[in-house]
This record gives sequence, C-alpha cells and structure tokens, in this order.
Amino acid sequence: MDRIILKGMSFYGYHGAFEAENELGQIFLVDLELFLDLSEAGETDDLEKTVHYGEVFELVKEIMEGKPVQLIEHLAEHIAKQVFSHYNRVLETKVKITKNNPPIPGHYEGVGIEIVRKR
Ligand SMILES: Nc1nc2c(c(=O)[nH]1)N=C([C@H](O)[C@@H](O)CO)CN2
Repeated sequence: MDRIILKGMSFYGYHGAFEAENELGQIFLVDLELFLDLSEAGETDDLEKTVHYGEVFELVKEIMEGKPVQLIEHLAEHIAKQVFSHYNRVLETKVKITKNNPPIPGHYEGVGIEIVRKR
C-alpha cells in the first residue's frame, strides 16, 4: 500500500501524567504514516487526488499544541480519528509519539508509543 509520510514533526506541549509536565511542558516528536492509493495523484499530477500533507501537519499541530491530556496514547488516538474524519482516501494510519526528555530518571533515547488504526 502507498504511504504519505510525515517524519520528525516536533511540537512543544504540556501533556503528561505528572504535574511537572503540565507546568513546564516538553517537546513531543510525532511520526505519521497515511496509507492510501497514490496512483491517481501520480497519474494526474493533481493535488486534489491525494492528501495535502501540509494540511495534515496543521491538523497534528493543533492537537499536539492543544489542550493538555495525560497519555500520549490519547493524543495518538485523537490524531488517527481526525485523519480519518478529514480524509476519506486514507485507509490506515500509523501514529508514533515520543518524548525524548520526560521526567523519568535514567539514560535512554526516548519513550513513546505507536498505534496502527484501520478505517
Ligand atoms: N504508556 C504510557 N506510559 C506513561 C505515559 C504515557 O503517556 N503512556 N506517561 C507518563 C508520564 O507522563 C511520564 O512521561 C512522565 O514521566 C508515564 N508513563
């Protein structure tokens, strides 16, 4: 299946289960893959026959910089639901959200989750 990929999006947000995260905020990294047929756009060279990834970026930004929630799972679910609601062409989506510096003692590259949702 063809994919539209938005990789390495970063947003400053106040999501988290710990009060410190809600007060100080932190950077969230988001990778998003949209699974859809890109052949018509490829044949016609018509933006209307695909999904405008700049619009998708704004949709993700609105959620990630919006009302704070506790879990990154909740953010990922919201992103997937909004993608399906706005873009009928999308059949499946994969959302990965990472925190590189959460207030969890230890040495690691990052912590996060990834979900895959089908329409
Ligand atoms: N599966 C998850 N585990 C945890 C989350 C989360 O969003 N999903 N969040 C936290 C805290 O906010 C943590 O990031 C702060 O230290 C803990 N575990």
